[in-house]
Amino acid sequence: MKIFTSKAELSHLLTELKKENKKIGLVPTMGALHSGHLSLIKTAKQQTDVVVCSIFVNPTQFTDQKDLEKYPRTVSADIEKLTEAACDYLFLPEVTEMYEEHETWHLDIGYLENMLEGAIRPGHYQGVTQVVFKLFQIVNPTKAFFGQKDYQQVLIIRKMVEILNLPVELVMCPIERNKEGLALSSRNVHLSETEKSKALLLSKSLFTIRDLSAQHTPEELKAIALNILKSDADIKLDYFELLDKDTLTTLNNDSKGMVALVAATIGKTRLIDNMIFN
Ligand SMILES: Nc1ncnc2c1ncn2[C@@H]1O[C@H](COP(=O)(O)OP(=O)(O)OP(=O)(O)O)[C@@H](O)[C@H]1O
Ligand SMILES: CC(C)(CO)[C@@H](O)C(=O)[O-]
Ligand code: BAL
Repeated sequence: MKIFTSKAELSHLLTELKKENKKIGLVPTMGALHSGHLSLIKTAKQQTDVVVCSIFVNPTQFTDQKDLEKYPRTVSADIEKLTEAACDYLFLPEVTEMYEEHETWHLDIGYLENMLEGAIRPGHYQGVTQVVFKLFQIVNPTKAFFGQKDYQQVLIIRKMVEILNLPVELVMCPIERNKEGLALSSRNVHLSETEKSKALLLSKSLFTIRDLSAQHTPEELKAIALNILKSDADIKLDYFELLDKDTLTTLNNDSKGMVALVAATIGKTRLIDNMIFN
């Protein structure tokens, strides 16, 4: 696997590959790679000719300085995992390679920006769209691969692609979980063993209502999930919502399916999870 720290050099190579009609797949990450990331690489390898993974802990999407400082960074192990997964290129830029000083960005993403994650982390999705737009400009991918774990992020990036008419196809990949059901996440390394077992209540709430979904109304399902989540006082719930899966608005007669989204802090670690019901 070849590693690039220069956007110009990577861009140049990829432009040449595009001239040869190669399909480029982009997997943007913030590193501390786990099997969830590697499943994105695997899908990208199946669907494109050349796979670029980016590792960049993007400062503009962090609203909490401490969260940014303690974000796990495991570059050497990440390089080994990507090599093993036969990823073709790694883009590993410094902050100064990605941002000019005092750079500004604003994209009107509408109501999706300030709800759920956006309400808890104001400005987060401006930072996410800013960096993903830059990555799209540098890599010019045919397809870009994102995890369902960050469901609101996928809808927002889809919206950006639509608004700016970007020539990229987005692929949403399923959530990888550990054998007990916990959604894999880089921040899981901050959980103690006790916290990890408490964190299982998030996925438990989702799996439980999935199994009961045929017999209950959405309101009843929400109450069942909240009961599970509130059964442990150490789970500080930010939200549990059942919404229209395409728009993240309130369920209505036109809804083609629903998505349950949950976010909570356990100890000092904030986790999110979700499940789609068709
Ligand atoms: N468990 C998972 N299954 C599938 N995709 C995942 C999973 N976890 C993360 N991803 C996806 O990998 C990409 C990079 O995510 P990121 O590097 O932020 O990792 P993360 O595990 O989500 O970390 P954190 O949630 O702690 O920020 C995103 O598209 C994200 O949705
Ligand atoms: C898409 C992304 C790599 C942008 O920094 C990040 O938000 C993430 O890891 O999900
Ligand atoms: N995977 C989402 C990136 C973040 O939490 O900032």
